[in-house]
Amino acid sequence: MDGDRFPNGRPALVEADDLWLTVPARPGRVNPRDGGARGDGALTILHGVSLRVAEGEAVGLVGPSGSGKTSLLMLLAGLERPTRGTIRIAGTRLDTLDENAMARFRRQTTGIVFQSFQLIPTMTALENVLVPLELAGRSDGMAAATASLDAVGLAHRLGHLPAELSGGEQQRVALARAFVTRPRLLLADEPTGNLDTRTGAAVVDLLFSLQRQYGTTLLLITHDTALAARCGRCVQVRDGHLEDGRLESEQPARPSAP
Ligand SMILES: Nc1ncnc2c1ncn2[C@@H]1O[C@H](COP(=O)(O)OP(=O)(O)OP(=O)(O)O)[C@@H](O)[C@H]1O
Repeated sequence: MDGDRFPNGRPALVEADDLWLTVPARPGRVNPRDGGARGDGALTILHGVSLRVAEGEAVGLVGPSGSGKTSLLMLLAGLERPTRGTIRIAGTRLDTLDENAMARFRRQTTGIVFQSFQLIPTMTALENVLVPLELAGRSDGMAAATASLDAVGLAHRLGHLPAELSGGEQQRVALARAFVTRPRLLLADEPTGNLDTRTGAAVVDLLFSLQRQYGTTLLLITHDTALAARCGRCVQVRDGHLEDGRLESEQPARPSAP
């Protein structure tokens, strides 16, 4: 099912409805929503979050530390399951998938970029970018991985290990790896958080350039308001709730009642 369409005719790629996420509180952790008591009980991180994102849209997720941004991203990635609520990505209900189907779906549909790069330290840049292609059973892996590293300006670093690369170069390898399968959805969690301002700006320019070039839908967590402002739309997360900064004219058009 296609779900809502946006006024520009684009279908919704992400449709999250009434998501709740409750986890066992970490032992000894002070639960701020528990009057500061040492909570041994459950912690509700997301409180009925709903979010629709159009295909090709770029959305910045901002909000205080601990407000639930990463948790929401983990749900959309299918790396965590909501306690309640439904998630559709590209029309597929994630909660109906078993672990294997979820992993397959994620490989085909979703790319993820982390603050800490998450490259495999024993593999070269080229080998890191090859991983998702090999998992997808692609026979043209070598050519595609090389082209992807070329697209992020690292054609001269194919044989380098992550430890032999600067932080900015490592994040560019991570971008090459995330985009190499042309995912429809890219989730980025503080992609510039470990980089100095200048290097971060170059990585972000690259990220938006690839996102536009491939028409990728982007959800980007950031504490940097200037970076969030570069997204077409900004969503505030506060205490597990969303406040949407979208312009009224951009609200998804709901099908009219028959
Ligand atoms: N598995 C878990 N068990 C217990 N508590 C958790 C778990 N995962 C997240 N939390 C808590 O839930 C809250 C939200 O975490 P989350 O990482 O989603 O916030 P965030 O908005 O991304 O924060 P930051 O900006 O600091 O990265 C935090 O208080 C965190 O400690």
